[in-house]
Amino acid sequence: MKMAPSILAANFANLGHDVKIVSDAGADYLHIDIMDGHFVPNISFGPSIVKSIRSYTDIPFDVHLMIQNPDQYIEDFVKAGADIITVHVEACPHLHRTLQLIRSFGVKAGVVINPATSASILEPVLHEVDMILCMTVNPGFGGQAFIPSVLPKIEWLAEQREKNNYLYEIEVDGGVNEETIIDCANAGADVFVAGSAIFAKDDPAEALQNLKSVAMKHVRRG
Ligand SMILES: O=C(CO)[C@H](O)[C@H](O)COP(=O)(O)O
Ligand SMILES: [Fe+2]
Repeated sequence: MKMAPSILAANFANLGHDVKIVSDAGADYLHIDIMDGHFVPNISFGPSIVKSIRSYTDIPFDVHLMIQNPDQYIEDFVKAGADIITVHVEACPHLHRTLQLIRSFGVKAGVVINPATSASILEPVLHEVDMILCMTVNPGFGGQAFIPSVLPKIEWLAEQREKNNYLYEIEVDGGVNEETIIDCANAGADVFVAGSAIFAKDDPAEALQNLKSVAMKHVRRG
């Protein structure tokens, strides 16, 4: 079970400090949300910010691209320090090519699906992706309510992985808190993104550790 704090909910004026807090508290990945104002109705930040926080931690950077034409920017995010890059299937008309491009830079490649996208669309690439990210809110904003109808997709992805010995991690993103993380873990998720449930708390380190221990107690038994 891995925790991936989302810096979308961190203090942008003090990012290095916030990154260090969750890194020291045992974060497994740092989840970095890139929004372009086109694919999603919000703008976050670009590769230069990613580069500027790279020196604050050694944990892998999990870069969630919510952008149109991701192929155009993948190399920039690799150079900025990304270790895992996930792209939305809804933004990739040539998904296989995009995954090849990500891997050509020697980083891990993953695919994201929105709440209203069926997981079966990913069947042709399941054997070769490192991560599947199931959005549990509609992407674009932190602090939204978890959408429980996504849970059967997580179960299906976990079943496919068990049946076929696939190697991808199943990540959930959006509205993850101490209650909703239980259903996600039971369904088979193993990487948990949390923004507001960590950074909006008085003690982000303690919040992260609590979330992880709840997830550990509810590991899916296949
Ligand atoms: O991708 C995202 C939004 O599009 C964020 O990673 C996600 O919303 C995290 O925020 P919170 O945990 O507050 O829901
Ligand atoms: Fe995200």
